[in-house]
Amino acid sequence: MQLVLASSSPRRQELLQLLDRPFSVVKPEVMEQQQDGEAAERYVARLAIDKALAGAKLSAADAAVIGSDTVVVCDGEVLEKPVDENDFRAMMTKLSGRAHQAMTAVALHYNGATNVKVVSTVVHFKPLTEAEIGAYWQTGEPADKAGGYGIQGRAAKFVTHIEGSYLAVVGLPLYETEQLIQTAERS
Ligand SMILES: Cc1cn([C@H]2C[C@H](O)[C@@H](COP(=O)(O)OP(=O)(O)OP(=O)(O)O)O2)c(=O)[nH]c1=O
Repeated sequence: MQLVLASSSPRRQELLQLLDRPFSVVKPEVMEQQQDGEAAERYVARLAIDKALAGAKLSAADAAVIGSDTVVVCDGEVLEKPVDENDFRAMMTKLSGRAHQAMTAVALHYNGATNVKVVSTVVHFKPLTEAEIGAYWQTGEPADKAGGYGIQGRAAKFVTHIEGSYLAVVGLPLYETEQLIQTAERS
């Protein structure tokens, strides 16, 4: 089975390598826009499927194509990548001193069928000061990350604990990804 990762994320590429399966990468452009009334879990699943399908258009017909999407959800509100520093500061102020969910969906399109899994992890942040928030923005890390933080980077010192899958927060839950691939192989 020829495996393709439809993603521009270097983190997803690094993580997928840990499955020890050869794969190639395509980088489709997919519009990310939550619909009115669309629940976070449905939204993130839809984007992962859209990315897998868009990737399939750029791949061989018999390829198995993986798409994935990560969002942070706080009080039902979806936080994507911050558009600027003010947006980032507003996000960090929301996340400070409390728990939120990091949701990652991974979709696999193979042989005309698309399967998707959504993995939701509860992430607990310590209370953040204005100074900590400002210094974190300056590192450049937040800009390309859902919710404005990278648990694998300097935001690690803000996270008291998580309940769920660390790799799902980072962007690609490998247990679920491997399960999807094995299911496709058996189909
Ligand atoms: C919460 C969190 C997100 N992220 C990243 C994972 C994703 O790359 C990014 C969320 O944006 P996504 O839109 O899910 O992905 P992307 O645009 O980076 O890549 P592509 O759509 O091409 O696959 O945030 C972290 O790296 N660490 C974290 O702790």
